[in-house]
Amino acid sequence: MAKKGARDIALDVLNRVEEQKSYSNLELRNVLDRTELNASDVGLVTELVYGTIQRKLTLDHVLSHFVGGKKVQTWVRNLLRLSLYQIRFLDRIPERAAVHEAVEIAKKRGHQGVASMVNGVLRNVLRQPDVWERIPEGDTAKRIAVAYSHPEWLVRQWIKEYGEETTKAICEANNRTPHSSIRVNPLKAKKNELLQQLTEAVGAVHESALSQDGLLIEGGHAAGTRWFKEGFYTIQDESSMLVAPALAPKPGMRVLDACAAPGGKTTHLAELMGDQGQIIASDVHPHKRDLIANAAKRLGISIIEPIVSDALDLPDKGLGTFDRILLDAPCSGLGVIRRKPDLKWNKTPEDVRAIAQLQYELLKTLSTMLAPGGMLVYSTCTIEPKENQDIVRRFVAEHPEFMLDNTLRDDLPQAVSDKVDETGAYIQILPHDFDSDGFFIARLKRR
Ligand SMILES: C[S@@+](CC[C@H](N)C(=O)[O-])C[C@H]1O[C@@H](n2cnc3c(N)ncnc32)[C@H](O)[C@@H]1O
Repeated sequence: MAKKGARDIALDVLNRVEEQKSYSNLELRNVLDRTELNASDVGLVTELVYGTIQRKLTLDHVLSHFVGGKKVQTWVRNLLRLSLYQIRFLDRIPERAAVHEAVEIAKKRGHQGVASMVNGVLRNVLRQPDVWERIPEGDTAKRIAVAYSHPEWLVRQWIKEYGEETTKAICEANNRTPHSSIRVNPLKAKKNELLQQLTEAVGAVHESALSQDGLLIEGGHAAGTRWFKEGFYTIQDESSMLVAPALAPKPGMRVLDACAAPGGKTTHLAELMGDQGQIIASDVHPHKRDLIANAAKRLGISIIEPIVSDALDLPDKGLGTFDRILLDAPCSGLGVIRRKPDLKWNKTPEDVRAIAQLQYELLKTLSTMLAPGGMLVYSTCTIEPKENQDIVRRFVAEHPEFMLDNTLRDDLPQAVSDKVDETGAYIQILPHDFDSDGFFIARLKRR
């Protein structure tokens, strides 16, 4: 059997994601692990899958002008989306090549009628380039939703929370490719030296404006270098690097990280503590325990004790009290849409409500384990106030022994300090603020 090309493989992934309701990153990894594509084709498959999912609503809007009302099989619709994505959003692929490949795939998978239909639709789109500018009828939310390919309910919600212009900026940022960033491990490496070494090995490397521990890498495979294998750095988004410093951990302290896997922030905490003290790193999923242990081992960290527990059960485990607690809570993830575009299509308002309830319970439960005078950081990678500010506000209102710590700014880099809210205790980073993940960080203190 002839080997499958990049577009054929991308189409398989898109079909599986839709039919099995599975995650594109898992399906992609599954498929790419089993193929023998070269690096550039791996890049193309990845881009085609993420890009097509990202722009789905815009692509479907254009398709509706040509196949509206007709029943189209899932694989044919995905083939049309995939091809339109190349035509509109990938400069490096000639339009004729995209159409030709699509027709060949259609012939292979279907009958001649399907191939003619695919050919006809794509050529019609090419003949009418203004179709991309035809904005749908309807209100602002609907128009933004189609133009920037986001679900209407989410756009409507963001307009209410952030206004129209900010909503457009969020959606636009969500459609950009994320930077690749790393956090230098000070236990093993010096930032300037590593910057130099990586520049020679993988290409352009810059200092992060957001985190003093961060570097941005353009091109290259950050997890493939010998410095990664030797534990000189961790791959982490820049805004996520703000969380551990916000907890202000000091060497010798007892720290609890209650939702710790895969260990990105736990290991950062240990690095900031100079690997002195104790960190209990807990997660509910047994299979994730090794991820934390392996990360600590690779980075040369000894103070992390990974355990498996539902965070709601931690007070019954006889662990005593802690100087610092991190609750990096499970969340809707709506701040990391650019990395996981499926999220925006899969999440519902009901999901946000349900996870907010769990988040509040987690905060309430873990707060009982904080020593007097201790600090607790609550963080999420979402931009939904229901999961962020509302949780923290309600918590301090119902727990007078806790206060918002209005000195959070002291432990954040200058570049982000004007994003700290007027309470001085929390910061909401939106995806377009620094072209990073959307993140929320709040700091509470026990009186
Ligand atoms: C946002 S992720 C944590 C990321 C981690 N802090 C890092 O920086 O690598 C949330 C984690 O919470 C865990 N989790 C979900 N529900 C939990 C619960 N009830 N108790 C403990 N952990 C939970 C998930 O398994 C997931 O690993």
